Amino acid sequence: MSFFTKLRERLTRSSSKIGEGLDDIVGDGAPADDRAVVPADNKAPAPAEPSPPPAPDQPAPQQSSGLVGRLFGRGDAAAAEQPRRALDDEMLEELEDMLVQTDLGVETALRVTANIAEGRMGRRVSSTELKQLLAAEIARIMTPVAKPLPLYPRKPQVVLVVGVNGSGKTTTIGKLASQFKAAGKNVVIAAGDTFRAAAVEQLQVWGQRAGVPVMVAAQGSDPASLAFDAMTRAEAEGADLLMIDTAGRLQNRQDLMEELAKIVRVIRKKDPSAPHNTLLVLDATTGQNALSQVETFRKLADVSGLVMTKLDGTARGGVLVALADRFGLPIHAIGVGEQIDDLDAFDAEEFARALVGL
Ligand SMILES: Nc1nc2c(ncn2[C@@H]2O[C@H](COP(=O)(O)OP(=O)(O)OP(=O)(O)O)[C@@H](O)[C@H]2O)c(=O)[nH]1
Repeated sequence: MSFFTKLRERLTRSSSKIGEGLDDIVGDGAPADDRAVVPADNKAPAPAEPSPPPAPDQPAPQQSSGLVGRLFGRGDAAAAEQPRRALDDEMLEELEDMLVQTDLGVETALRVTANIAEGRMGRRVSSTELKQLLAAEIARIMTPVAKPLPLYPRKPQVVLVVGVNGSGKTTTIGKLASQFKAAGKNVVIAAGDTFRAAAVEQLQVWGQRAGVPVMVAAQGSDPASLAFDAMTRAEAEGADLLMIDTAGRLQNRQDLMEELAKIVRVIRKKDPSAPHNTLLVLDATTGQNALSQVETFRKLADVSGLVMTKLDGTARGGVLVALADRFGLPIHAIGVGEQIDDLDAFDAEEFARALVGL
């Protein structure tokens, strides 16, 4: 299954909220004669005139469904039959509200709505057209930030992974390590959240799955010292990548900041240009809270890119658009499940189409 197919299937909580929201906006405001009306007695309306039987050399109407139908314009015919509503201030306000409710955030919702309105006021649009316009706006915002994790010739390339506990750091490291390994890269993982035995065990399980060594230290020992040892080993083995997991205790920000700063100081003794990437892992289910997590972690560490996980389990996937619009940080990958291949590079157009339910 392609990642796009998976994304479309698993993003349904978000996409149905947005897609149905758009259907409602257009349907509710469309003039009555634009809607498919079912009479009060709940019987389907009788056709005004009986349809003529198809001519012998003409395909029967039902044969135009499916692929052939789509290829020969049934989609256009179906779109033409959809209710339409004229774009006016009231409709734009409804659109804006719906986008705010689907976690795009007020600023982004305003901007997106204004761009959709520009040059189109008074135009009668169908819900499919509105979805296409919205998808295009979302793709426009997100295309500049859709950047796979950059790979450098530097060995080892050090990737520091930060984020609150439970955001999906361990899983993301496991998935990335496994994918890099499959691509022929030599990877080492360091289990830097030394205080949480469960986190270390999880990482070891992922390491085994991926066939990648995981360096661990005694519980409660200094993560910076583990990072230094991991750096030494990665250099000695000529590893391409060293991925360092870190703690995510935001309860004591000062401690966490010092811990992260110390890890960075120590690995820079070995390579002044390290870490080459600092990935912030965000959980989509936290919705708007992801925005404040970016703000917080940018103060704690030099965040160079984002990974968003759990887009499969939430109707709040729109927050990724708000993140792209607000911070402009590269989005390297998105996660849509718990399996190794449920993480892939972020593609703006695919995401935009999946998010609006196209
Ligand atoms: N549905 C779904 N679950 C995910 C995804 N990514 C991670 N998870 C799950 O989220 C939970 C937390 O993920 P972890 O990778 O352990 O998160 P962490 O940030 O390392 O958290 P700690 O180990 O508590 O520090 C686990 O049960 C994962 O299986 C995803 O994309 N989709």
